[in-house]
Amino acid sequence: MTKAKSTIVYTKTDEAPMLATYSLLPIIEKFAGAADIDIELSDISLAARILANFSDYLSDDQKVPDALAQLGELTQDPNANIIKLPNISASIPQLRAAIKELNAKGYAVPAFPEDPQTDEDKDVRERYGKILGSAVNPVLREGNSDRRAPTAVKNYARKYPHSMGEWSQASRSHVAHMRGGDFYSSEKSTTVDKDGYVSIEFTDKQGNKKTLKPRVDLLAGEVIDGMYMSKKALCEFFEEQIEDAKEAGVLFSLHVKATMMKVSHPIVFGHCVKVFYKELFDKWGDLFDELGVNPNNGLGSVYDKIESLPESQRSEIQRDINACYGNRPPIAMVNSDKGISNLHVPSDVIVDASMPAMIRNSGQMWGPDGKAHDTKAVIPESTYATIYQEAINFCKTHGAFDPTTMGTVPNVGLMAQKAEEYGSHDKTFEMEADGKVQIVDQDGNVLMEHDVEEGDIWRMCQAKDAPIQDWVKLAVTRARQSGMPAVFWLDEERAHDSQLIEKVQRYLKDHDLNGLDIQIMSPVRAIRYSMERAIRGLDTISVTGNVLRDYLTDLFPIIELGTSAKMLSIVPLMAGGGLYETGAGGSAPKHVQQFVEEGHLRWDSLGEFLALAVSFEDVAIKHGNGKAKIIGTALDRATESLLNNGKSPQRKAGQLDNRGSHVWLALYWAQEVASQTEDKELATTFADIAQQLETNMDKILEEIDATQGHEQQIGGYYYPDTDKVYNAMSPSKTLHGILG
Ligand SMILES: NC(=O)C1=CN([C@@H]2O[C@H](COP(=O)(O)OP(=O)(O)OC[C@H]3O[C@@H](n4cnc5c(N)ncnc54)[C@H](OP(=O)(O)O)[C@@H]3O)[C@@H](O)[C@H]2O)C=CC1
Ligand SMILES: O=C(O)CCC(=O)C(=O)O
Ligand SMILES: [Mg+2]
Repeated sequence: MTKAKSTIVYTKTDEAPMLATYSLLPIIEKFAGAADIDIELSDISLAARILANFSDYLSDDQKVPDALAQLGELTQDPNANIIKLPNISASIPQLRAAIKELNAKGYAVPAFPEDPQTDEDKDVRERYGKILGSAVNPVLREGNSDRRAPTAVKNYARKYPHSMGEWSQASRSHVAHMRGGDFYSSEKSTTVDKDGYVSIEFTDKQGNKKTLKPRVDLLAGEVIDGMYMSKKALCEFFEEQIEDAKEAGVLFSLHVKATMMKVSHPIVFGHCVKVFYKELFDKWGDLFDELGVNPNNGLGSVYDKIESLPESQRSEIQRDINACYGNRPPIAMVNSDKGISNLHVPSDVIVDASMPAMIRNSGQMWGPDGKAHDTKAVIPESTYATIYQEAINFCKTHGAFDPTTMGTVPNVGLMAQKAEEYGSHDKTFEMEADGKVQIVDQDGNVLMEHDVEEGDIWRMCQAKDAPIQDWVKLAVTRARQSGMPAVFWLDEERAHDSQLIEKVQRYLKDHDLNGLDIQIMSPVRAIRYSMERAIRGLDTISVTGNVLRDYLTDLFPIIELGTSAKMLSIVPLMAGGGLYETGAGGSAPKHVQQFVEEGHLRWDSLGEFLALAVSFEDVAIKHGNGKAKIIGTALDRATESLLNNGKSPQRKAGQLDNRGSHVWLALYWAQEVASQTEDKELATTFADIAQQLETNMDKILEEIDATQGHEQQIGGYYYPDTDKVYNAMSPSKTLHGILG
């Protein structure tokens, strides 16, 4: 009987990682094929997700399968082996742009209805709701998260450190967060003792009741939270901070996560836009309403909607926008050459990446003058903002971190089954009137209640018990395997965290803790403790909830390694399978722009290499596939050679790029397989490939380099032309000949 072939599912996503895939995949397929492994490409790009959800608008030959739903099901299969690359978590402006591109290509998917009135529009809006924001990761993340810098990567960073901006004690950069009226101050939390369900009810001042959510199913032991952010407090806070930035002479910047917190943070962002450009909205508010301007989509929405106005009126509005800049502090810019500010598009500045970038850059962001300046970083919610202030204080006192000597801070994150805030979107509501919100159980008991006002943002979060137990177990396992101390970042003053502390203390008892150093500290203490250890070269595992998982797995990698793309990012699925994320960062839109303009892709696929090696190892263990073991081990060694020989992509056109780097990987990988002695057949096959690659290396790199410095035609941004991308990303005929 022949052994069933194993399959590794490789996701096709968006932007830079999608481009890199076209170059890397032929190489991976060659090696995997030799170990009898199929690589199956699964298209979960934003465009493909739109097409899959609107099949009924398409002709038969345009229809695509719902790959994301299929992968979601696969996560429940113990044999699942999925490589997940970063994908776009679309803001409304990105979604609109993708729809426009698909329409232009003849796909008649409907427009995004901003304010749906008809039943059809409501249906379309609901379907787009499933595509908006962070819509992929929550479906696939049926396990907790284990993100770390492998030793080889850490050693490389120590030997060849990235640049770090110096810190001055005189820096005026700081974080500003609310001191009241935010989610932190209103949070209530409880653990339910039996399976059941709750509803979310709103009662206005006149006693009229409205059910906001008829049913949320709960499992015994689940932690649920209710909380709200006051619109009044938020807007007052923004006004104070804008004024303060002006007085202090620092840039004003706003850092939220409008992509992952797809319901609440666009609203927060919108309030900031309205407060910053107050005079503009006061004067033109009625016209903007008529035109359908939505400040939650940023100032970009004003520019979009006024396009239909006559030139004279447009210039008057432009003058009023400029007048706002005259009265307000300078604002941090996303692209100062093009005049795109922090408040233009909600998905341009995303807190997990933007705050570490600022900390790495001496606490500065780019101003309208194109120069770096000290900055006020506004992060309204105080729950997690405090860790960034602590990091800034630390840099002011001790100077910038030194990547050549610092320790590492890996993370074990509670993530499974839409844990905590990142699963709250379907239970988040913008209040239409003053009144109260209650969470009511199936027997009619009120579990929680909040008095709210019109415009407040109320939400409920959930954290299921099985994922919490699994998270504690993963923390203990990682502490044991690494020999590092582990710190649970939990704040006993916080309602939700105090429920978690009880559980953590209980579930830790299920494990052998002999010889382990496991502590619980508030996030502020925990970050200080981890940073104090880090500058002494000591390592500390951070064990955190879902939001801090996201924040810390960019913060520490960006400081330690220069980018979170170099992280090993494993999600052991609770059903037994494996989801291997590639790095811990995003899809790097800036890299696409550079590739299209200059034919140079600076994307580093290190995260893909690391993930693949673990994925091969999983096939080896689960299916007793000895060849997979050899291929996986060889890949890890090849990755180390790639790092040590300086064959990672460089930043500028003319230098080695992503495509050239892949060829070096192929060479080292083939050499490693050729030099092992366990499997002669594999060794012979790859000795031949290694020899051909070695002989033709100059020629292959020349063929790739010939395309550098020129504009690239890939036939689209969100749904580019497959052949064109392949030609652009895999231009070497010689390489094709060798890979066969
Ligand atoms: N797992 C996922 O699916 C995630 C998806 N996202 C999505 O990604 C998009 C962009 O998010 P953003 O916050 O800008 O963060 P990114 O991580 O995409 O980009 C920040 C910067 O990090 C550097 N970088 C990231 N990855 C690499 C890499 N592989 N090689 C080299 N440099 C890298 C680049 O810096 P430089 O320009 O200096 O080279 C890049 O501009 C959004 O749509 C967001 O929703 C974000 C996070 C995770
Ligand atoms: O899903 C997303 O939008 C981003 C995910 C992310 O930033 C992370 O998991 O680190
Ligand atoms: Mg992140």
